[in-house]
Amino acid sequence: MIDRAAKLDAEDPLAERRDLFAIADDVAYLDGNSLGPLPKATRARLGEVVDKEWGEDLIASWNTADWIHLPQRIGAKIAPLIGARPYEVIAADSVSVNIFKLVSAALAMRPGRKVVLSEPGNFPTDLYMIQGLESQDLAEQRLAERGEIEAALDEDVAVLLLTHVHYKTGEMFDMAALTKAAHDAGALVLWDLSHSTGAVPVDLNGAGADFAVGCGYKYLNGGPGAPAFAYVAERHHEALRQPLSGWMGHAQPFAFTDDYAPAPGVDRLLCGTAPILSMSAMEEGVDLMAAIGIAPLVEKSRSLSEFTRAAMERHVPELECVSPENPARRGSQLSWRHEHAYELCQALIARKITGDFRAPDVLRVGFAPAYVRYADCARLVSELRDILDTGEWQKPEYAERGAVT
Ligand SMILES: Cc1ncc(COP(=O)(O)O)c(C=O)c1O
Ligand SMILES: Nc1c(O)cccc1C(=O)C[C@H](N)C(=O)O
Repeated sequence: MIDRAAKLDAEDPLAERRDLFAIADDVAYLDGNSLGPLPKATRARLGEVVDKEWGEDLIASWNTADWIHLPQRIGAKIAPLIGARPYEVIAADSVSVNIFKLVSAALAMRPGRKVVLSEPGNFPTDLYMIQGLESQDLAEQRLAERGEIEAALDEDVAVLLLTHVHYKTGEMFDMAALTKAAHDAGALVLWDLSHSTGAVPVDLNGAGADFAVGCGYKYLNGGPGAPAFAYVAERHHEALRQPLSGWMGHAQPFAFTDDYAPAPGVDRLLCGTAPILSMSAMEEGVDLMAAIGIAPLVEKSRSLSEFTRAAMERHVPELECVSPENPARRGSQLSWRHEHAYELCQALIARKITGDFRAPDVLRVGFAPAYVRYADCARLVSELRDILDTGEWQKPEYAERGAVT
């Protein structure tokens, strides 16, 4: 396994990209699906934005550094990674807030229908945002298990809200098929691409998707709490009305008029002033990924996860894999169930192998193809074997839980 990993690393066309990140050589970072690492270019960029653009040029930077168009510029760079046109994507707010805006907009486009359909076990914020709208009597949540979603699409459903790659299991929905099923039932579809963008093939235009949102701080390496992005298919641009009608989404923000008029296209999704420091950091992360392009990222992601799945099956068979076996049906991650998954995860972290734990009993690792090495994956498997064989996971400190797990 170790020799094979070394051979695959030697042949890896993306191998030298790891050097673009500030990750120590002895760290196997398998948690980029939760927080991407720091691109070295981000340090220099933030230095420039703080010292020159903000520190020296002050308010002029809205024009001279084009701060004002950062949300559109970043959106346009994300677009090719998700099969969208550049003017259909914008960076703004958080995934949660963008879900609120787009579910509200979609409900308004389907008068007489109130149901927002999703699945139980979806990422919590997606469901919580529906429940927030429900508490204002604006929506009605309906949950259907996978396999029963199509049957639950009736004439009351306004919006289908699904996460393309499941955060815990990595299971990936067939975007084109479910989008078609929703449209056949007269509903609109909002895809949460938080665990997809930059790691798996996504073709929003090809699938006929209506809306999408996604995270900036995972595979896009935008930094902790980086802005999210939102996609609106061009055919909906004219009709889209979202309730967070702040001045930055106005057609003429600097006309300072009393009445709201939405900006053209996705610009109307903006609400307040963009966080320029975070946006600047995000642009570096997105640039790095856009320079590689989605095809090599997807190819390496599948290869890394297949290498790891097979090695785990062989060397650590007592961990039950809960991710789909078919790489075309899962995201860029693998998860295993084990009674002591939390302690195993802590023991791995102590050995500088960072994955994460998802309650109640899942050990999860992500394969961010821009910097993960096959050697990191081989190390995960061999160290996990050792941690189990030696019983090291039973050390009392590995059972202690922080506020964030
Ligand atoms: C699928 C999914 N949706 C939404 C979020 C949350 O996004 P935000 O923190 O930007 O609201 C996450 C991760 O935090 C996620 O995994
Ligand atoms: N956004 C996070 C945070 O602020 C703290 C800890 C974790 C996160 C995450 O992103 C979790 C992640 N979405 C997940 O899939 O579990």
